[in-house]
Amino acid sequence: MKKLQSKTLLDAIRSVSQNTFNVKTIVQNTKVNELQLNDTSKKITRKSLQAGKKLKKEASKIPGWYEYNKVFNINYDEPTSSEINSSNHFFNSADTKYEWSVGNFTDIPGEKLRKKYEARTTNSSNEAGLKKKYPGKTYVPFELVNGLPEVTFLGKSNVGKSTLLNNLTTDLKNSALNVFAKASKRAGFTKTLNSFNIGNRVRFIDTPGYGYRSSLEQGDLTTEYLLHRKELVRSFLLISGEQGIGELDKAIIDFMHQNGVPFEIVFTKMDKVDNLVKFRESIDESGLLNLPTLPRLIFTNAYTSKTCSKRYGVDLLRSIILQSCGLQSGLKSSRKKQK
Ligand SMILES: Nc1nc2c(ncn2[C@@H]2O[C@H](COP(=O)(O)OP(=O)(O)OP(=O)(O)O)[C@@H](O)[C@H]2O)c(=O)[nH]1
Ligand SMILES: [Mg+2]
Repeated sequence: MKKLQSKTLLDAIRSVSQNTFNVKTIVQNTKVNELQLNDTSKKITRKSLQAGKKLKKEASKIPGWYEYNKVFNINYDEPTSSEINSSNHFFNSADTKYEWSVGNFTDIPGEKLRKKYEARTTNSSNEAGLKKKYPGKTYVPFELVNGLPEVTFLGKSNVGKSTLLNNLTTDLKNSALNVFAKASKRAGFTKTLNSFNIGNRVRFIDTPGYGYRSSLEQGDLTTEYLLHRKELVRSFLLISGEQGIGELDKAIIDFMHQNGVPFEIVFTKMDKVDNLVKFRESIDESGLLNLPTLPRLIFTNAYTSKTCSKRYGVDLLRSIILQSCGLQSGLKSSRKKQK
C-alpha cells in the first residue's frame, strides 16, 4: 500500500518535473532588526511617552500578509508571547551542528543497524543471542535509543528551504547566515538529506527540492525518509508565496495525507507577493482549507543576506516546531553556541 503511494508521488514528480520557473535575483536594501512577535500594540501604548514615534513607525512596517498567520489558523491557539520568547531564546543560544549528509536512506546513521536489529527480533529464538551481544538491562543498541526528534523541510527546488533553516537557527544579531545549510540562487542546489543537530534537542533535516533540476532518486530518497524514518515527528512543506500552490505541491500534500505523515504548510518569500488579494483567493481555491488533517498555514519571509530585508514569521515557526516535538516552555539547549 505504501509502495503504491510512493509510486504515485514519483509519477506526479515525473510529470511535473519538466516545469521550469524563474529565479529572480533578490535586490533589497533595507537592513533593520527583526520585530518581536510580542503584542506590539500593547508595547506602543506602554512606551509611547518615550519612544512612541519609533515604535509606531516599526509597527506600521509589519507587512499586511502577516495577518494571515491569524486569519488562516483559527483552529489553532496562537503561541503566547512567553512561548515565543522561550523558543527564540532556545534557537538563538543553541549550538547548531552539521551532522551528516546522505544520498541513500540506508546510509542514515542507525538505519542499517535498525534493519539488522529488526530482522533479528522478528525471530524470537534469537533473543538469547541478542542479550549476549548487547548486555545490560536492554539489548537495544545505544545508537537506536539515542535518537532525537526530527523535523524535515520539504518543497520544490529553490523555494527557500535552506535559507529558512538558516534563519531558524540564527540570531539576527549574528550576521553569519548561510553557514549551516547552503543556500543558492541556483535551483536544485541541495542534493542530499542533510542533518543538523540543534542544541542536542532536535534535528533539522534539509531535503533536496522536487521539480526543476532534481532527479527521481532525490524524490525517492525523501519519500523513503517520510515513510520509514521513525524519528520524524513533523514535516514542514514549503511553498513559495511568489509562485503559489502548484500541482506538485498538491501531489505531495496528497501523498502525506494518504500515508499519515503529519505536516504543516509554510509559505516562504511572502515579501515577493505583489498581489495579496489574488494570493488569498488562490489559497481559498486551492482546497488547503478543506483538508481533513487541518495543517497549519504559516506565512514567512526570510532574511536572505547581509543587505537583504528583515524576516517575519520565523519566531512563530520556531515555536510551532518546538511544540510539534513536544518541547516548549523553559527548554534549554544542552549545547550552547560559542560566544
Ligand atoms: N526575497 C526572498 N528571497 C528568498 C527567501 N528565501 C529564500 N530566498 C532566496 O531564494 C533562493 C533559493 O533559496 P534556497 O534556500 O537555496 O532554496 P532551496 O529550497 O534550499 O533550494 P534547493 O536546495 O535548490 O531545493 C536564494 O537566492 C535565496 O536567497 C525569502 O524569504 N525572500
Ligand atoms: Mg537547499
